[in-house]
Amino acid sequence: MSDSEEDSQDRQLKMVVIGDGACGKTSLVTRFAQEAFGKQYKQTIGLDFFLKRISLPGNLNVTLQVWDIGGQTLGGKMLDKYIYGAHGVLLVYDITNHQSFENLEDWFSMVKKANEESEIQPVVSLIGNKIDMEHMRTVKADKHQRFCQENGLVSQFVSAKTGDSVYLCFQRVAAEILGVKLNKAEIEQSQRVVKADIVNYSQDAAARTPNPPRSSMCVVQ
Ligand SMILES: Nc1nc2c(ncn2[C@@H]2O[C@H](COP(=O)(O)OP(=O)(O)OP(=O)(O)O)[C@@H](O)[C@H]2O)c(=O)[nH]1
Repeated sequence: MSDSEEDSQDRQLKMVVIGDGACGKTSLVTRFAQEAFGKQYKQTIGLDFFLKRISLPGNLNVTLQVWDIGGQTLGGKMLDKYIYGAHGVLLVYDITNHQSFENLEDWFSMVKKANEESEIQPVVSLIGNKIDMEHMRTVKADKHQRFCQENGLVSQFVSAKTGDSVYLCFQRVAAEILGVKLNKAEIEQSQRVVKADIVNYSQDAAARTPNPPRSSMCVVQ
């Protein structure tokens, strides 16, 4: 195969998403791959796979093979096998759950152990999820930044619920792996505008409210 034929093919990258149970890994991956979000928590048993094609500057098409690993696999026998050979690792925690941040040490140790004998080391990104719940934040941003600096991680904050920075977070890791630079315009384009659903309360609910407002009610979910 000639060089040009090889260049025109899609690149495939293995991305592994790990972190404590309920920190939002499945939600993050589902938001990225299917543009959807569910409020109901359903524990991932073992792992799930998703494929998603993205574009990088220079007409580079990349297929991401995303491995969504269940939080309960920490301490299990299979985790290092799942992580092995990953080009990128998304280390996720919930900014409203301090324990999920503390446990990052254990998750990160597993990443290092799984790749001990590998020649290529994955790009690892620290993802603080649930930024739509900023008012309930228990992990200060400077702690997050310090962990990134100490361990050479790519720092990112997202909300799987609103979609804020979700596409960008996968795109940045892929760009870093392939040595592609994203410019400011590309970064801004990928930082999706936060959308909120408007819920109309029934007339009954409005009637029960003392001094109901004159305009119709709405709730940001
Ligand atoms: N407010 C808010 N809730 C979120 C967000 N991401 C996930 N959730 C909720 O957090 C709960 C857990 O989300 P999951 O995506 O199932 O968590 P997980 O990390 O995949 O959990 P395991 O399968 O146990 O590893 C669900 O109720 C989600 O709706 C977010 O960005 N904001």
